[in-house]
Amino acid sequence: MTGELSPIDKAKFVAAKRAVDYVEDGMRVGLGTGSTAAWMVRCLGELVREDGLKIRGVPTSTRTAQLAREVGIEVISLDEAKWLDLTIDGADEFDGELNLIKGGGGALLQEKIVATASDQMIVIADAAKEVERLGAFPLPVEVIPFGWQTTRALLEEMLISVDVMGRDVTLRMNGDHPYVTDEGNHILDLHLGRIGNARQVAMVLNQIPGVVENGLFVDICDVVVIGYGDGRVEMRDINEGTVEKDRLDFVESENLFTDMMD
Ligand SMILES: O=C(CO)[C@H](O)[C@H](O)COP(=O)(O)O
Repeated sequence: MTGELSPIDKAKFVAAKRAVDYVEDGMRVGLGTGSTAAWMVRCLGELVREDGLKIRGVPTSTRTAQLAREVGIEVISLDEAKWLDLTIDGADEFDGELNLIKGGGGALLQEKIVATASDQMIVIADAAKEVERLGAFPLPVEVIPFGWQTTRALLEEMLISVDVMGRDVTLRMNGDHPYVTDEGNHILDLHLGRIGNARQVAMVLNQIPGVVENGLFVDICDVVVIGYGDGRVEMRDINEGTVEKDRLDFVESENLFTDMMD
């Protein structure tokens, strides 16, 4: 089955496979959302089923909750867990300080709450997600539906006062309708091009009435596991500043691959 996987899927898979090494018996684990995080959930499910790993997972979306249950992971709510040992999630972009843009999959609110309630956040990503400056990927901002056009106008006005390259703000759509998050909100995507000061933008955005949360994750991520299509994995650790170069044998696991390709 490996022949049918694209290099990008292999990259996501090896990052996920390496990241689950951090998970230990008894841990409460935050489960991210997106295609890379889905690999991780499947890898964890395999450890639960095959190796008897005992963990409880807190999913960051209904999609991830469904997948986690399907692969045999015990799912609990964040309120049941209260605090987590570890969260593993994907990202849309990460920079040299391990600051992130997240929310391409629309789950940034739960993802930020869960990651912030964790002792450690590990991001899994393919190498294309690494950037010198955040901002090429449109920054998702979750807003309540009430008065969203006014919120957008306030956002546009705010963007004049910060160091960004572009200022277009678009409502995320799902076909003919505005996209609706798990919490019943909408998403405004900010096409900024380049964000000069991510910390400042993250703070200012959350001052605007109607904004629930933004997709900038500043000082939250501890480790990024970067996967490559040839099975190489690199680790960026914020504390140690180390880059560990690893090469995973590309593990053949037919069930995982076929399930993911469905
Ligand atoms: O933030 C996210 C979902 O809200 C995802 O982690 C992010 O969009 C990356 O997704 P993918 O792994 O599919 O590239």
